Amino acid sequence: MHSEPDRQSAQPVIQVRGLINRFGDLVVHDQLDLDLYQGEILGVVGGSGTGKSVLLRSIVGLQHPSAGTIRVLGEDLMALAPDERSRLEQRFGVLYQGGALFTSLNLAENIALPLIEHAGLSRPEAEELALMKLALTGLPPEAAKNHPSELSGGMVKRASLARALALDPEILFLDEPTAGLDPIGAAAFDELIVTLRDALGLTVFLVTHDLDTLYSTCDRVAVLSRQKVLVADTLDAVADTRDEWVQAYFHGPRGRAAMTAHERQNNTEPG
Ligand SMILES: Nc1ncnc2c1ncn2[C@@H]1O[C@H](COP(=O)(O)OP(=O)(O)OP(=O)(O)O)[C@@H](O)[C@H]1O
Repeated sequence: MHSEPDRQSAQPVIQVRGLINRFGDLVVHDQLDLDLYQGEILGVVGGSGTGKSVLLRSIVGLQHPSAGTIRVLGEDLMALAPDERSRLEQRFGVLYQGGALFTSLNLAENIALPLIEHAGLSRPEAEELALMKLALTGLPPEAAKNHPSELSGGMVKRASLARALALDPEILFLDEPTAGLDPIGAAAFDELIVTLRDALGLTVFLVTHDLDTLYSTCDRVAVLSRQKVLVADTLDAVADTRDEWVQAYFHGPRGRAAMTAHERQNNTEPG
């Protein structure tokens, strides 16, 4: 069982302060603060367009913020030289919406690519390691020769996750990982995320709309609203927050169903 991170003494693995993101007249983030601690799974939620993906992209270095500081693994992202930033970026893995695998490559080649490019492995070494990464995400060895178009949505997600894990990252970023999966596939993927976090000691930043994912995986949840993090706390504390969107989201029909299912599952678990 995973133990709660000690937030009193711990230095955050990711520390966002005073983040501002603007696109022309559109202010997406205004003085946004957020901390992510070692070993936790933080769910990031919020209405459509509240800037969840822009926040993720800012932290992984794909979006240059208008202002603010972002410290990742102790480094000030904006102050790094390009080669230092590239070294830092190899310490995290990202699973983008849609997977972003190369369609012209088979799965083994897709996963081997970062190992060849960034870890300097030979092709045979990289493809052997790729098979291990595929196994880690629950894919059989015969899937290695398949191209993404030959696989189900769930298998593509797993393969994309295997690629995100190729360089043994310390932080995993997941953008809507269960979008497009059927409920059984989504539940299995949620379970996989928790298993990998526990086994590999990962810290996970997870953008989602999926209430079941929140209940089954997250240690804390951050709600984005009105350009800021409205609240970042345990699910129970967040669900109690007096805010129209939070109340509609957590206490509307889907929120109640997810909460009930989670409570039922906890009550039937042995131990
Ligand atoms: N590169 C960009 N240029 C201009 N506007 C952008 C850009 N990227 C994002 N936006 C705008 O910023 C806002 C936040 O986008 P973002 O994708 O982060 O929202 P989100 O919370 O992830 O939404 P959803 O839940 O619908 O995926 C949106 O209004 C979007 O149109």
